[in-house]
Amino acid sequence: MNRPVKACPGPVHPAPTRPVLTRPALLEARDITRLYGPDKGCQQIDFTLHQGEVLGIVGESGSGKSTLLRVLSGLEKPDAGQVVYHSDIDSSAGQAGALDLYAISEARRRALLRMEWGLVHQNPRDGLRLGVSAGANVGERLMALGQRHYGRLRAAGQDWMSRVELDPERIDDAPQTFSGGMQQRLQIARTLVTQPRLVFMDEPTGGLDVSVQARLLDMLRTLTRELGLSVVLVTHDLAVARLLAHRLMVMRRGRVVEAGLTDQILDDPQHPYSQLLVSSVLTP
Ligand SMILES: Nc1ncnc2c1ncn2[C@@H]1O[C@H](COP(=O)(O)OP(=O)(O)OP(=O)(O)O)[C@@H](O)[C@H]1O
Repeated sequence: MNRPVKACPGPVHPAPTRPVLTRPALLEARDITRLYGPDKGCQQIDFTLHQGEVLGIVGESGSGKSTLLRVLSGLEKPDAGQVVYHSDIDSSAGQAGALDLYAISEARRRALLRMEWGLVHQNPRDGLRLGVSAGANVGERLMALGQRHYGRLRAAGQDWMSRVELDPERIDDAPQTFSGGMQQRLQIARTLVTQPRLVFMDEPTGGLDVSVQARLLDMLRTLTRELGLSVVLVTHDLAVARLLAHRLMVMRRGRVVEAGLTDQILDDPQHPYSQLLVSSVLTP
């Protein structure tokens, strides 16, 4: 999809908190490459995501952001390199500790996605079940973790609908009767209800109109901070990156050309491509 990089407002928000970067590692990308053709995909990507950190991946359309996210989230095997996740799953089951994502079984990767991770798609229709009620959409992620009590599942559904500013009275309505912005809120509720340790977001405010985006972004910012979420966030929108991310990686032609604290990159980009990216959206 061809999208321009979007404007980035000035540094009106508090600087990212440095202590986050001193917390233990949660996810490590070790020299990851996944290429479909020369410079198409992502190559030699190396970083560590810390617990409670929001890492933004920015860059123009086709720079490899979504490819990298798919590799990191277990959806697409890299050609080379490792994704290492520091799991919290009960050590008595022999599963805790550092897991090499593509060395474990498919079933275990799926269990991670169910039990410890969350995925927010750009298009809520990819993350929701449109034919079942809003409450069921939220509750079934909890059921997958073994919760069975109807009253508690329903209460959690209503609680999470309120948290994402949806009317809990609409718990029995199907998501297809919701607007696009409401569906995105519901997808976020469905993702966060299980309190995932790690959330992958692909353009979470993309495709929505500007006023809807602003409210959603504000809500996402509140939730990520309140819950201390660890997030890998893909966006072409530098305003979204500014508001949510502690750190940024700038991608071009599949490579990371610059990485650093969000305000540093947006206010004082060093690499010519980052400078172009930032200045082109600031120049009318
Ligand atoms: N499954 C695939 N098969 C072949 N080429 C692909 C595939 N997926 C991605 N590509 C190519 O890899 C490059 C990077 O694509 P990717 O979707 O990762 O970029 P992106 O930065 O997420 O772009 P956008 O912001 O437009 O979504 C593009 O040239 C794209 O055409």
